[in-house]
Amino acid sequence: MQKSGSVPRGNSNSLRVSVPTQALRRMGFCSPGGGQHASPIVFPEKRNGKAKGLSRQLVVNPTSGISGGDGVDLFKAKSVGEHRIDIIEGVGGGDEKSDLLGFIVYNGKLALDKRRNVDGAYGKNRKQNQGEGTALEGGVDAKLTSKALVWGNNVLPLDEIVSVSYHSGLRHFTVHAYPQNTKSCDFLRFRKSPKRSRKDFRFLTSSKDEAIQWVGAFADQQCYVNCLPHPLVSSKKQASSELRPIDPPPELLFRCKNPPRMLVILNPRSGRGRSTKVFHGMVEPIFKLAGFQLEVVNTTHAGHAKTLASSVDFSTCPDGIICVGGDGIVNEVLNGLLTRDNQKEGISIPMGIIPAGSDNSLVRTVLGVRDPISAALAIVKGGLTATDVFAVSGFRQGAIHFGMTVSYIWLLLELSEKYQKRFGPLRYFVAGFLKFLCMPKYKLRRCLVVIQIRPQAALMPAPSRQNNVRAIDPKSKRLSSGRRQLSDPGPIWDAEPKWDAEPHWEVENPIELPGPSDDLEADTKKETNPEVGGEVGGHQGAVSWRIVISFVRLQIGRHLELPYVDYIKVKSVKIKAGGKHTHNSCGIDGELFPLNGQVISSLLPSSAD
Ligand SMILES: Nc1ncnc2c1ncn2[C@@H]1O[C@H](COP(=O)(O)OP(=O)(O)OP(=O)(O)O)[C@@H](O)[C@H]1O
Repeated sequence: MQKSGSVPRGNSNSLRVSVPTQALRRMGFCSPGGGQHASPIVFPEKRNGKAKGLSRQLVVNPTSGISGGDGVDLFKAKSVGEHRIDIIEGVGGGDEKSDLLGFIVYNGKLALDKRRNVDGAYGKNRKQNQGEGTALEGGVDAKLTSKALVWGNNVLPLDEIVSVSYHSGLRHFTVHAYPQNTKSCDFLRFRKSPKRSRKDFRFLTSSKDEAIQWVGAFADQQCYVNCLPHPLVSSKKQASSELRPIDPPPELLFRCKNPPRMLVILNPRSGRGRSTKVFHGMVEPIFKLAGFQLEVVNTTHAGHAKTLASSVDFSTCPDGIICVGGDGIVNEVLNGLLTRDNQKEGISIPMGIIPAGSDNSLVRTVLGVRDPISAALAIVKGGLTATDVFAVSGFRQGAIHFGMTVSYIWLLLELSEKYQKRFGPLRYFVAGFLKFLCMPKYKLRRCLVVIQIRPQAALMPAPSRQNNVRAIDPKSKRLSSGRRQLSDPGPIWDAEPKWDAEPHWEVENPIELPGPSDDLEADTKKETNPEVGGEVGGHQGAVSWRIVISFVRLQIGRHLELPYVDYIKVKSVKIKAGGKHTHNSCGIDGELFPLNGQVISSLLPSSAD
């Protein structure tokens, strides 16, 4: 186990031998708690008689944006480079209990302190820093709601707040956040992956008691509170930013959450070697800011992550495992967790994913997250997304492999591994294209897309999956009330998978497709699965460019609209290939495994009996 320097922790891992037993259907992922805000913030402005019309826009704006420093001038009304905040009157305008900003947790007056290095000049500014009863210059009405911090015309969503720092005995506190960068050009705002950078907001309150009330309110909203000693108590040489955290003052003691402890499994080869830079450069600072205690383990070989996940002592990482890399490392960790002696324990541990691979399709499609910073924020905020797991059997030595995104058999992508280094994220395209050129005998007349999915989830439109998110505080098992839940039955924190009701599968519907013509039968056979009555197969006789079109459309999620694509939802499917041109391997979440014959892919083998 190769460890890279990080935040220290206590216990060592204990190894356990584990044997695959059965598939479990749901895993929990740390996910964007409130999702990303495309048009994110709705600010219920107080009614003042100036309102016109049903909706309008308030122009609020980040200005100087000094990254990483205190006293940052972030949102300043009426300045250049606009950050638009929608106000929807009649929905939330003027109503402080608006759903759009949640409920009010605390309110009062706050003044944004824009000076840099206030702590360094503590002595000179002692009166202002400590002074009770000093007038709060520039103070504005402010409130902390269950969804955002609002001061004046400015709104900072809680989902973008990493932590709050408070120096004992002072009347100011600092909010550390990673808001979306709104200084970029207009056209860049439409990109799917928002650019974020750190901004610190130092707020002055009228008294130190008031500051503690504010900080406590943040703690109640599950924000990590970084309690620091009074600047004069610590060594004068020590910069404020280097002060060691102290125990919270008595007023905050029971409100502050404990620092989460997690294991980070980092594949240094992912994304052609960029994962280390991504983690240590972009992501680790966020975790440190949020008080995380991390043990970072760099994988040394393929299969290392699986071994780690199957044997790690969860008491050393009770808050979860963070995978840094691509789909391969996530799949390894998943398989490691599901092959533990105690599978219930295996699925109870949340997995966080920092996308640092070349493709990252899992985190993109399941969580709707594309960039590492948003992914880290999601982990910090502690949301969980429950997702289905499928199990594929039919491998040598009776092994079962688990996956979450896709399994593909025989066709196309077996070249992709060879092309990984050379073509990176384009390897699937290049490999697929070359393979297509090499297999003129494959022709597609009709294509059957088999989706393994729960009946409830099947009612959900695919793009909404990223909203299928809940926020869970593992310690208190507090459920977020405001967040949208679709068909997701419930958290799986420390229990068996829970369902609103037992899954009810549709009556088995046999599917009849036109069979292959006799002369081409050797190329592809179909196999009826008696368990589900489904029928799977490719059929020859038409033109092969349909394969290309299908796969191109697949990339953009439009393949189901093709007239020659049939679509069926099943819980289990058995596929048997025939013909000398088929490849005897199966890809699961992008990883290839050698096959032993027919494949059975099941969402939940135990319920298929
Ligand atoms: N230290 C290592 N050296 C070589 N291979 C490794 C190492 N650690 C993990 N692997 C293997 O590397 C493979 C690819 O890893 P991963 O998926 O994380 O990155 P990627 O291929 O760049 O991303 P993506 O799968 O999203 O395209 C995995 O199958 C994993 O088993």
